[in-house]
Amino acid sequence: MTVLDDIIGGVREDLAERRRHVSLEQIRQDALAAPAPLDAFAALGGGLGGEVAVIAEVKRSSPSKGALADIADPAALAASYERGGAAVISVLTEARRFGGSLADLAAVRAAVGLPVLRKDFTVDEYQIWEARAHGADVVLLIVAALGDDDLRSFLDLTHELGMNAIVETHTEGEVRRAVAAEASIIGVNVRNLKTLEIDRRVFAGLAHLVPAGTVVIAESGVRDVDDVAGYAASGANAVLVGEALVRHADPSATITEFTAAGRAAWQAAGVAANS
Ligand SMILES: O=P(O)(O)OC[C@@H](O)[C@@H](O)c1c[nH]c2ccccc12
Repeated sequence: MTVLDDIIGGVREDLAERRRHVSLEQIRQDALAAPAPLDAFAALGGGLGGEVAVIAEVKRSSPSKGALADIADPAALAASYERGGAAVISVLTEARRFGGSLADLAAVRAAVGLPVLRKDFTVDEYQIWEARAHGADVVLLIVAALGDDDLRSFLDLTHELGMNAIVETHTEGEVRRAVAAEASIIGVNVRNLKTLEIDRRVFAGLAHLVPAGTVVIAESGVRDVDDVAGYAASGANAVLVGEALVRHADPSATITEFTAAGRAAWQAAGVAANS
């Protein structure tokens, strides 16, 4: 059994428990009553290039590292991310391995004016309605966790609700499946969710398979401005950063630095291409 299988087993148990308290019918009504979603595709630059948007993550712990940070006030942390110039806020809601919750999501939603990603292991349409009901604008769809039929239907539902999905990949086959499903935002997670190992070279190896006009995101293991510049040189429109922000004394300044480094690297790549 892989780590991913293990996590998904827990996610399904917790989901069954929530469904005993709130029916699909009820969560649908709550979702439809929520304020309209914000446009994350636009916030991430619409796949145009030239900049690296920062998706800043509220992350308490992880299966690979255990406890990362004692986040007493996720709303205050998200507000500092917004001040630093983050484009989108990511909130982990998986409880067992990441220490997240839907309460964190709702608190962050209320504190910022940016699109908010519900970061979780989506295996059931209920979770998409639930994300919307708690104010999320974006959901994560991990290709490795889904069959093609679910990937398609979850993507369709996301778009019907006016939301975006980040379709997460780690292999060439998964990128091809994401493209075939017509994902408009594709994430390349350089961490293998089956072994938890990080290999930053995975991004450059896959990003060129993503069609123009699609937002492509480098996910995981972004430590510093050099990592951001490296991903920008391989065409990243955005980076998704958790640990480096929650462990930093001044996450706001870190985001500002990352954004500047991404812009400079895109410029340098453009100059190289035109000379
Ligand atoms: O903390 P990091 O290494 O900056 O990583 C953030 C993010 O990419 C990571 O949390 C992540 C990427 N894909 C996921 C899927 C589920 C849970 C978590 C993730």
